[in-house]
Amino acid sequence: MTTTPKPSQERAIGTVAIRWHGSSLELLDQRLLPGEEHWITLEGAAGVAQSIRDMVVRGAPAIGISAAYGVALAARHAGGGDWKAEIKQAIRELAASRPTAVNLFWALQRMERIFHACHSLDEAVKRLASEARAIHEEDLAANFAMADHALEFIGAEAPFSVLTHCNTGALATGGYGTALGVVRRLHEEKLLADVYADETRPWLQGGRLTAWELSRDGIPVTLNADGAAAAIMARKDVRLVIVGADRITANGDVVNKIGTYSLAVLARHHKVGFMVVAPSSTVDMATASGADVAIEERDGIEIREIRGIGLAPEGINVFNPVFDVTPASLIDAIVTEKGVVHNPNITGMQALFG
Ligand SMILES: CSC[C@@H](O)[C@@H](O)C(=O)COP(=O)(O)O
Repeated sequence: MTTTPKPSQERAIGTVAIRWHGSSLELLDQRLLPGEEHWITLEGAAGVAQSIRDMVVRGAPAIGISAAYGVALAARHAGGGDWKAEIKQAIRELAASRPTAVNLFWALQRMERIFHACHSLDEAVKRLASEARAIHEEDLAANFAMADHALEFIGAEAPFSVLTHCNTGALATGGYGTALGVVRRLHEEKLLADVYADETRPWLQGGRLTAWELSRDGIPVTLNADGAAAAIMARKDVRLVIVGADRITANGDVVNKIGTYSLAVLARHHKVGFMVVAPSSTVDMATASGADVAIEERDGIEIREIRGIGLAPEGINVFNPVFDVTPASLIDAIVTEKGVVHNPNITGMQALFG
């Protein structure tokens, strides 16, 4: 049995990177794109945790979905002895894979609740697989709903251009995308002139993934170096910056790919709108502000080298945080499947998320 969620409406969902087969999980190796489309087959939670850590799969919602399937695999392949201990260990391992995107912990908590309610391994195998599929399907549905809300909020009558950062498309989600879902929807409605895609150093999610995903689906895209964003805004080429999120805290601060904060500062200076699009699984009302979020720092080699080719003096000291915090005050709208928080602050966030 292969599960790829079916769109509830007749919308193309883009190139998805996660395929569930009941006893195995396939992940499209995003490290090799756009050069090579290689799928990795996994039969255990350890492999899924490793794939999240190594960025085979990335993007907050896709990480959460993959981790959920990882727990389902742990049950499916449990030895039968102390199956509870095996599943608990799998959850611990998955939780340690990456620290920042809250979707990972949200998905694992959902899986853990189901696990605690199971009385036998048979029951756990069935119910954990079905919960993981539900998480996957709900994410796709949320992406459609967010695109609809965003379009209504934008209220455009003529085509305009947007600028985006990182990759927030089908590859990063259960399909369609968050910020790129809005882009897809604008394109479907013939309201999209062009998408400027920041290349997004150092992993180049914009250059390798967003440019690939959009051009493959016939959506206009222009790739730019991250440093060109100010010049693009100064030329008045874009009306809106649209980005995703890895965690949105109770006061409306947004933790997202490094460089997002700079874009928000630039957008405010140039009077360009700044919109964040993320499912409610990215909202973390238990964390007061962005200052309380653990920001992942990755190895300096990601800055010093590209695919083994040196770009900087060997061993040079590097600061490589992979996310930053955009203060709520720089954000015009946070769009979720539950609705839009306009000029986010703690009151607006509480009104929608409790
Ligand atoms: C819909 S994806 C939203 C975010 O997860 C995305 O913008 C991002 O920062 C991804 O970071 P990554 O390090 O590639 O996992």
